[in-house]
Amino acid sequence: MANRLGLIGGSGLYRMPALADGQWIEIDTAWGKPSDALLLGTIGDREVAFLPRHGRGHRVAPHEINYRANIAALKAAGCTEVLAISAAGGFHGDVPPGSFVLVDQYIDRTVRGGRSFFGQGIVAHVAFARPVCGRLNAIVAAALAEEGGPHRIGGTMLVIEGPQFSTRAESLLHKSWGCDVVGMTGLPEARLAREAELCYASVAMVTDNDAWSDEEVDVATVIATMGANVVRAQALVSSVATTGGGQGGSCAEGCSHALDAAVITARDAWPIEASHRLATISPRTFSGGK
Ligand SMILES: CSC[C@H]1O[C@H](OP(=O)(O)O)[C@H](O)[C@@H]1O
Ligand SMILES: Nc1ncnc2[nH]cnc12
Repeated sequence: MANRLGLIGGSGLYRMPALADGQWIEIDTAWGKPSDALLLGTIGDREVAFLPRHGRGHRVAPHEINYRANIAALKAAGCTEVLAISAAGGFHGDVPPGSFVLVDQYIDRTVRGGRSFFGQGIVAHVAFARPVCGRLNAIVAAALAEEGGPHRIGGTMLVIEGPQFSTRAESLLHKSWGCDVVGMTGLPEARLAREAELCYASVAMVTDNDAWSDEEVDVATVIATMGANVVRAQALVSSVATTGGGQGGSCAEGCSHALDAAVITARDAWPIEASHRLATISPRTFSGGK
C-alpha cells in the first residue's frame, strides 16, 4: 500500500509545483472518471497524489463533479489521507478574506446526488458526527501555525448547491446559524472520504464576504484573492506532506476502519456486482465478499 497523501485543489489551485517528478496519470474508476488525471509524485519523502477538483482549466462545475470518482481515484492511487483545499466565503470578522480556516464541521444545503458509495444492495451508515480526521487535523493545525499567516483552527462550512452564489437572504440566514465559511464542494466530498476509509481534512481559503454585506462576492474577487494566497497554500501542503506520515494507513481516530461498524446488510445478501465495486474503496471489507 502506497500510503500516499491525497491533495485536492479547488478554485485557483490547479497545479502543484511542489511535487517533485510529478506525472499526470489517467485513472478510471468503478464510479466513472474523476475530474482530471492525478498528478503523482513526491514531496520530501512522502508520496503524494494531486487532483484538481474542477479539472485543469476549471471545466467541471460543483454540481457536475463526480465526487465518487474523485475519491475512488485517490483511493486507487494508494492514498490513506486527503487534504482538501477550497475557496470559500467568510461570515464574520474572524475569517476575513486572506485567512485560512481549518474546517471541522459541515452543514449540507446541497441537493445533488452521488453522495454515497452505498446502495444497490449493500447498505452502510458511517458515523459522521466528527466529519474530519482529528489526527490529520492536528498535523494541518501545526502546519498552519508554522506557515504563520492569518488562520483559524475550527470552523463550520455551509455547503450550498451552487453554481450560483447565495442570495443576501440566504447569506444572512447561514451567518445567523453560526456558520463560519461557505463553499460549494465540501460535501459530499467529506462524506465519501469517510466511506472510503480515508482520513480527510479541509482548509478553506477565505476569498470574500459572500453576500451578507455590501461587498458582494464575484468570481474575479475569488480568483484574485486565491492568486494572492496560492504560495501560502503550496507551503501549507508541503509542510503537511513532510511532517505527517499517514501512520502506515492505520488511523487511531478510526478513519481507516470506518466501515467496521457501518455495513448493515448481511454478508450473504451482498450482490456480487456491488461488492466488487465496493472492494475498490474498501478492499479489506469487500475483497473477501462473494
Ligand atoms: C470560483 S468561485 C465558486 C467556486 O469556488 C469554490 O470552489 P472550490 O470549493 O472547489 O475551491 C466553490 O466551492 C465553487 O466551486
Ligand atoms: N461566497 C462563496 N460562496 C460559495 N462558494 C464560494 N467559493 C468562494 N466564495 C464562495
